Amino acid sequence: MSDDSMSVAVLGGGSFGTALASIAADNGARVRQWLRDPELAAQINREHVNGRYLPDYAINPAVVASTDMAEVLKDAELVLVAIPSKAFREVVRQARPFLDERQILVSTTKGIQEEGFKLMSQILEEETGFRHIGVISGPNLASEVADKQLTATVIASDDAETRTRVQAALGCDYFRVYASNDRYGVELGGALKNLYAIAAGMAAALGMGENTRSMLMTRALAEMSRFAVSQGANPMTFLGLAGVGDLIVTCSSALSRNYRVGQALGEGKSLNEAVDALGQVAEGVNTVRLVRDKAHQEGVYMPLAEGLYQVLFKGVPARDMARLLMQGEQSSDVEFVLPREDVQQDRRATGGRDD
Ligand SMILES: NC(=O)C1=CN([C@@H]2O[C@H](COP(=O)(O)OP(=O)(O)OC[C@H]3O[C@@H](n4cnc5c(N)ncnc54)[C@H](O)[C@@H]3O)[C@@H](O)[C@H]2O)C=CC1
Ligand SMILES: O=C(CO)COP(=O)(O)O
Repeated sequence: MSDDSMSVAVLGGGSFGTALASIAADNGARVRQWLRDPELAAQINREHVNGRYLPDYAINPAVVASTDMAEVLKDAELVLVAIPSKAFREVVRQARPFLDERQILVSTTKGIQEEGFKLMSQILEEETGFRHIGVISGPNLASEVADKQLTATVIASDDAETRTRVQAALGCDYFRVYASNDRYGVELGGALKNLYAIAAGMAAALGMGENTRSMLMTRALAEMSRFAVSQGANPMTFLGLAGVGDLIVTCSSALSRNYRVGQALGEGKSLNEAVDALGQVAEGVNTVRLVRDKAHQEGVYMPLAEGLYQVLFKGVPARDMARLLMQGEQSSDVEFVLPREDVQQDRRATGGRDD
């Protein structure tokens, strides 16, 4: 599976960027990693460890870190952009003078830009106009990837060359890379599941059980799919690793930063306290607001996103919100089988209350 001839650049010195850089190096690629902090770059080069974001894991010594964008991007065939959504466009603009259209550009970031509700690969496209553009997403907790736990991800692109080159660059005996041509669906899945990871962390902190977590995850999938359909995406993609796969892992693990923010909120901390205690980016916090506003504007029924918004930004206690959600509409289980409107109509026809 290895592709020794490939030259890979990773933009971002965080946990996932570092884990991916190490995989590519394990696979025999020439790997350069760009980050802002010269001391962290020096530590990666000297000790082969990222003490700030992945202190407990060894990085392949072949990864060369640098703060010099031109040097990192020189001759790179594949560029992985692992920068939080808030800074994503700014970093791509910084990189732009050193990029050329033969390169493959792949986002690993699971977030949404507020202006225009843009996903990160759309930003890559807008800023460069290149055609080899893709997205990596899936159940990929960075520390487990760095620990070489058996893991799978998805490379999504409508460009076959992007898919096959990324499979060759990153696929190895502990990391499998499945292909999708639904870039938008895969990327949307990665961004949306962060909301429900926050909710799952909250539920755990409130002492709720496994039935509750299972209900939450399944209804989250229904809500994500409803939103996807409203945006013209293919909900079938959510049956894969980047949908249900990522939902399972982030709603089940305190290794997820979004889950940890939820836990802190469930313990009664304010949003600021929860985010400060984390000390890293939890993309879901911003995504809750953006998705809730979009759902409002477009009339999409998203009770979980609305409930999260009320807890995060309106000070409603998490326990009160859980109680309210349990009093909401008892709707269709799988809306692709029995449409929600049919359930509402049945209720009216049989004299029941219309929620
Ligand atoms: N950590 C994880 O388990 C996974 C993360 N992701 C996604 O990957 C994206 C990037 O992730 P991580 O490596 O986890 O990030 P991180 O939160 O561990 O670190 C972010 C990195 O971006 C850098 N950064 C922030 N603003 C910057 C700016 N203006 N200019 C230059 N660098 C800047 C930080 O210095 C840091 O090196 C996240 O948005 C997340 O959605 C995806 C899968 C797994
Ligand atoms: O997306 C992730 C795992 O697939 C990482 O989740 P967090 O950003 O919540 O840590």
